[in-house]
Amino acid sequence: MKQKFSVVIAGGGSTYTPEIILMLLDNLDKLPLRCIKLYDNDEDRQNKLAKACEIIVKEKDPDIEFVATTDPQTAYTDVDFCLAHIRVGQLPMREMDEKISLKHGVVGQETCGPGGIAYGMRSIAGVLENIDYMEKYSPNCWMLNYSNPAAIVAEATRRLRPNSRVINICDMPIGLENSYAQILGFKDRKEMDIRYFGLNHFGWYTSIKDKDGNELLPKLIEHQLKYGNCPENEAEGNYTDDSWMETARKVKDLVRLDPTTTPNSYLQYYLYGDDMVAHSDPNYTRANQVMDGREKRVFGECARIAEVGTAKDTTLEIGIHASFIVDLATALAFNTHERMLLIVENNGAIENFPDDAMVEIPCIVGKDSYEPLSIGKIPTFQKGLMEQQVAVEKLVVDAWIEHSYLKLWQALTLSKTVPSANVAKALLDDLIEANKGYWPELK
Ligand SMILES: NC(=O)c1ccc[n+]([C@@H]2O[C@H](COP(=O)([O-])OP(=O)(O)OC[C@H]3O[C@@H](n4cnc5c(N)ncnc54)[C@H](O)[C@@H]3O)[C@@H](O)[C@H]2O)c1
Ligand SMILES: O=P(O)(O)OC[C@H]1O[C@H](O[C@H]2[C@H](O)[C@@H](O)[C@@H](O)O[C@@H]2CO)[C@H](O)[C@@H](O)[C@@H]1O
Ligand SMILES: [Mn+2]
Repeated sequence: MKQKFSVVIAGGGSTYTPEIILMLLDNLDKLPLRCIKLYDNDEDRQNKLAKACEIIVKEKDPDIEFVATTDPQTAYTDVDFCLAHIRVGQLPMREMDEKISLKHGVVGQETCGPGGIAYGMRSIAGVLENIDYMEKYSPNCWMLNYSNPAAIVAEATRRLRPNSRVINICDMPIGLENSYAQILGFKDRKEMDIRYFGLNHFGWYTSIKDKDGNELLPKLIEHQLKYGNCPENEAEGNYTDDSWMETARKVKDLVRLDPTTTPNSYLQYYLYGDDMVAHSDPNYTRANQVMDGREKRVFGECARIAEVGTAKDTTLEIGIHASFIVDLATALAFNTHERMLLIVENNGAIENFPDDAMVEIPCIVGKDSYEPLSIGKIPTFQKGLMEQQVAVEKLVVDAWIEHSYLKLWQALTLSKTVPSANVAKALLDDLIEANKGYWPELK
């Protein structure tokens, strides 16, 4: 009889919670469950979807215990996996991050540039708090952390919780590989063997092979030079909305910069910041789109399920990043040796890059452990970009630990998205004002 596991979803009020639960319930054969808990520090927000989630769970398997709580002890006692996707400050603070950046003529983005720096300064305390609860009440639990900005959170957990059972992950590569699979004519992204290196939201694919070992990267790049990550017929694209379709189109300009690799689409915010600002509406940013889109859709459907008392006709769908979580938890539980992109300490995997950098590279995941693959030397172009960006991420963690205005000013000044120390200082002073109560007081 396979062991049954208990999972807690930290950030239970997240718009992704229902789709993660649907994915977990769709994979009980791979990862049998005895308990699913939701934990959030905002009861009202979690209650917008808790009842619907309970109905979904009970209709699938009434033997699975369901708990929704704001009490850390209840949440974290007797759990094997914590799936963490918290957003400190919630979407209104994401909106502030994006709009303050654009006010200063700089890329306004959730995890990139000044928005990512501000978000990182908010997220560190929230993630550490959940790690500490986890270790207090379930010391053998693994935290599979999605909470963003994953790069800064990963650097903070490396420095401040070096021995914790935390793995930082990102679903962007999953989304990219789903697009590549469609372009290359595969049914599933797992029909491809990939090689990739970078930082989170800042990486490049260097090889995409089929199971016979044929290299397909040149064929993919030839397509991308014309259509980006969109299929030739854009209507067949698997993008959640226009904003993502726009992001996919822009890859066309990214691959021109180095047609020997294909980049994570997030690189557009760093390499084409001027185009990003020119195509942004400073009064209606991605945060507004998500509040008017995903948040309304998910919460509305959850309210409907709670009202009718059944989820049998639900429009809620399994999310792509949920599949990643199941693969990772299953690998850690059952030693499947799954090969996955994780955000891990470099330690020589990228030969010509600092050992103490948190890099996103392929790892083999087994029972209670993972092993990074060797990447070797990376080219000057990518190395130079990554060294600048990783220094920004390290300075943000320095600033958080030391409560240092200067270090955060240096981080903003060093970001490829910010044109000068003058703009960086004006951004910093606005962000300090907006983040009162979320950031440590800087001196
Ligand atoms: N790693 C990835 O690739 C990836 C993919 C998608 C989403 N995300 C991240 O997942 C998170 C959730 O996204 P969302 O749009 O659903 O956010 P959301 O605002 O809808 O939900 C986040 C929830 O976290 C809760 N929260 C905040 N601080 C908390 C704390 N200290 N303890 C417990 N709960 C806390 C909030 O109250 C809220 O209910 C975000 O950080 C987002 O950036 C990451
Ligand atoms: O702007 P959002 O909130 O819709 O998305 C921000 C997140 O974008 C990435 O996750 C994407 C995923 O990669 C994409 O394929 C699609 O499935 O949507 C996901 C979430 O919306 C990114 O990896 C995350 O870190 C961002 O938070
Ligand atoms: Mn991500």
